[in-house]
Amino acid sequence: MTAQQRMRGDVAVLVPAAGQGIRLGPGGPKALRSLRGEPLLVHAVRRVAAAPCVGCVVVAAPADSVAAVRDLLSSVHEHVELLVVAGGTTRQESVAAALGAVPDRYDIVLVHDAARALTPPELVERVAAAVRDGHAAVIPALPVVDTIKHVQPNGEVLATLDRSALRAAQTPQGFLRSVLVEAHAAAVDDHTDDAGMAEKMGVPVWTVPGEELALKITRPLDLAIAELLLDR
Ligand SMILES: Nc1ccn([C@@H]2O[C@H](COP(=O)(O)OP(=O)(O)OP(=O)(O)O)[C@@H](O)[C@H]2O)c(=O)n1
Ligand SMILES: C[C@](O)(CO)[C@H](O)COP(=O)(O)O
Repeated sequence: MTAQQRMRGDVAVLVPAAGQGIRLGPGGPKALRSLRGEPLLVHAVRRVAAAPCVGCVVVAAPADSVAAVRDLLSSVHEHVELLVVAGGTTRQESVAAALGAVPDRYDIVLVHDAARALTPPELVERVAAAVRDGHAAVIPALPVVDTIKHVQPNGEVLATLDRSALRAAQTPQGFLRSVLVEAHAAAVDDHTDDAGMAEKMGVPVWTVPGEELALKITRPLDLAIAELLLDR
């Protein structure tokens, strides 16, 4: 057995998918919205499950759609264990619900947005590999392309930030399971990402290169862009 084969299936991926998608506009929960005929969640889980390191996917679905989501994903996850739980009213609650369902044998847990439906399996592998290499918390990150201003509530610019040191954080974010459990136990719901919670506990967070295809489908134009990117 090769080293790569030994690594197969040692990672659990949480996929929070219970958001309303308010910024995308009317049309139901975002993860269930269609991208060229299939829900965003199906696109996302198919790509996650294609990463050889993944053994288990836990989806946090809208509370009234748990059974429907299980059906929807029944043909998408042939090689992985799939669990579906009810999500909460915030992303953090949804992640915590999914984390609580991860089988005991997984020591590495990744947290991924259903909204990043085009994320390539290679990024899942890259993040998991960095955790295996000894980093307790890992995020994929991209350099920012715009000049970033710190702006006051009244609209006046306070400062221009040094862009060379700034990165946009993506998912999947990877953790030693014990770190993610502790971070969620300690966290107040302040809209940070999972790595932000680990950071607040003093855990060093490591970056790996992100992927433009891992864009978060947030607004209507993002959905149109994703449609164009689907064949890439
Ligand atoms: N209560 C929530 C809120 C968000 N999410 C998930 O967290 C991911 C990232 O959230 P975002 O893209 O902000 O989605 P929404 O919260 O749905 O978007 P909006 O803020 O526009 O309503 C999404 O996959 C979303 O389904 C979740 O599982 N449970
Ligand atoms: C986790 C995340 O995708 C990292 O960029 C992001 O924080 C989630 O977005 P939200 O708008 O805060 O739900």
